[in-house]
Amino acid sequence: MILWFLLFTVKKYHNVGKMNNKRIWKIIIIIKWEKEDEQIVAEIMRRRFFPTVITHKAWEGFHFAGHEIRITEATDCYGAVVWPSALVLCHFLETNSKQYNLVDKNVIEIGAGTGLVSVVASLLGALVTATDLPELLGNLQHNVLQNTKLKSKHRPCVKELSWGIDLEKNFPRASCHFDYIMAADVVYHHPFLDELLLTFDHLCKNDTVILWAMKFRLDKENQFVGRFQTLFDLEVLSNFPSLNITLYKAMRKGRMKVRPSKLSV
Ligand SMILES: C[S@@+](CC[C@H](N)C(=O)[O-])C[C@H]1O[C@@H](n2cnc3c(N)ncnc32)[C@H](O)[C@@H]1O
Repeated sequence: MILWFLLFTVKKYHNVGKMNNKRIWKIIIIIKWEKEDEQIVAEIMRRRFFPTVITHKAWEGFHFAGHEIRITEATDCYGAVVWPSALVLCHFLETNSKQYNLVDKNVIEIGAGTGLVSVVASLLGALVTATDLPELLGNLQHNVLQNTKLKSKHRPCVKELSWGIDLEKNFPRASCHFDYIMAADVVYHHPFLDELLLTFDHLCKNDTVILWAMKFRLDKENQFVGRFQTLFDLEVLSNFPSLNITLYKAMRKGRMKVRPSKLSV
């Protein structure tokens, strides 16, 4: 019924009387996709700001994984607010928790900022290491611990990881194994894109899955995707054109699949 109404409206108001029905159906399908995108985006973007009137600190409220999550933000640096890419990744984690079961999985988040993704991964049962630059760690620690205490199966940890720096010393390849690397909005106008790629490369083992929400901005930064693809196979998990955000799954290129029969030799 609604579609016939749309068909009627498109014909009447867009002067497309001569257009064949096949083309009009195409337009309707595109309108429907855009509506779905808008609905998902509206759902993802649901957040409430709580001013400092009642509590001593202002916070933003989110709902993921069956919990209310309170995130303290600041406006003085990139990592101190929750960016839309983080919401996209959180929404994906909670709505795909069967296929991407995080229970007892080792997860590292790079450029965690306020820590929302790390909190959600932890509430979904993962052993989480939330990382960022040293100056972000105080607020990150506060948010991660306050939102997971007595709620998460494993206590998350917060650790410094400045991209490309002391990687082998702080995250030795021989002893660190991560099932998932998560990253939300880590590519933007900053001078550390080489170091970021180096960090993905260092932390990613053959069986590690990277879940990366990328916000597309300027060409120069967007080209990072091409460089990333020299090392990793990329798959689009979801796309939000109205936000310019794409959620990717990535795995190391050319990884060897070990067959069980070979293991027993
Ligand atoms: C745009 S914010 C995204 C924060 C969070 N992931 C989110 O989506 O809300 C980018 C994050 O990358 C971190 N970052 C920037 N340069 C970095 C570097 N060289 N080493 C480690 N983290 C860095 C920032 O501190 C910040 O937390």
